[in-house]
Amino acid sequence: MTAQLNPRGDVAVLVPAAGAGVRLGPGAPKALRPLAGEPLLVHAVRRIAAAPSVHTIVVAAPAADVESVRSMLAPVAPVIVVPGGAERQASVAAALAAVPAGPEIVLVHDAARALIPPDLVESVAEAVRSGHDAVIPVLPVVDTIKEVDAGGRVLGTVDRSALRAVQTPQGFRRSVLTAGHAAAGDPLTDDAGLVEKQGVAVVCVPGSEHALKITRPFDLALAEHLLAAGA
Ligand SMILES: Nc1ccn([C@@H]2O[C@H](COP(=O)(O)OP(=O)(O)OP(=O)(O)O)[C@@H](O)[C@H]2O)c(=O)n1
Ligand SMILES: C[C@](O)(CO)[C@H](O)COP(=O)(O)O
Repeated sequence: MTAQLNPRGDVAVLVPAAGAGVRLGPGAPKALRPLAGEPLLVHAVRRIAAAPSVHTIVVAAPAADVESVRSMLAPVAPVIVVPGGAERQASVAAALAAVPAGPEIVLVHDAARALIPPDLVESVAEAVRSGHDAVIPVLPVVDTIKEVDAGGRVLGTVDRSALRAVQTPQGFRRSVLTAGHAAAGDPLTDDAGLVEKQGVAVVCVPGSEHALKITRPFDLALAEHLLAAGA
């Protein structure tokens, strides 16, 4: 069944999905690897499409897989698919360039965070809608954090009360994200980093354990269990 996105929605969601998945081990590009029988990207897009504010989804796919990703996602949701780049930042820039006129809120969400709750899309979008230029979902850091030298010797213990683990979707006023990417230099690991460099205030909202990033084999196993438990 084709999910109909909301033509009155004000949110475009960019889904970088062009990464190799080196840390997951040998195999297909990570977004195309199966989780409970369906590619990670299918799970992610289905959940994003279920968020009522979403007007447009743009996927940055591995360059060699653009046509097959289009076919794969056609029954899931109406999406725009573009070729990704060599770095995440280039993939996001390519997807951003393909957003049609209309949505003034742009979210960036990793395909690798396949179990994103639709509510998290809505809460990030609502925080932007309420007037924030840039919004990131975060979780507290639960482990004690040490700074160490190259030899593994402990230099000190970091005050974790001021630290947060950052997730996606990260949300932006469209013009703010566009300006951040236009001014981008060396690749950064997230989009909030680009707008921070422009002096834009970035605010935090509560993240979700279910938005974990599937990075290593353990994460994939955990996601399988979460899905089986009804996530
Ligand atoms: N050139 C790239 C690299 C990454 N990504 C996407 O960015 C998200 C976050 O990246 P990560 O989880 O680190 O994925 P990979 O880069 O694939 O992982 P690895 O470093 O293990 O290869 C993923 O959805 C990934 O597909 C992308 O679109 N284009
Ligand atoms: C964007 C991100 O998922 C936020 O945690 C993260 O920075 C991606 O980084 P990675 O090094 O590509 O895993």
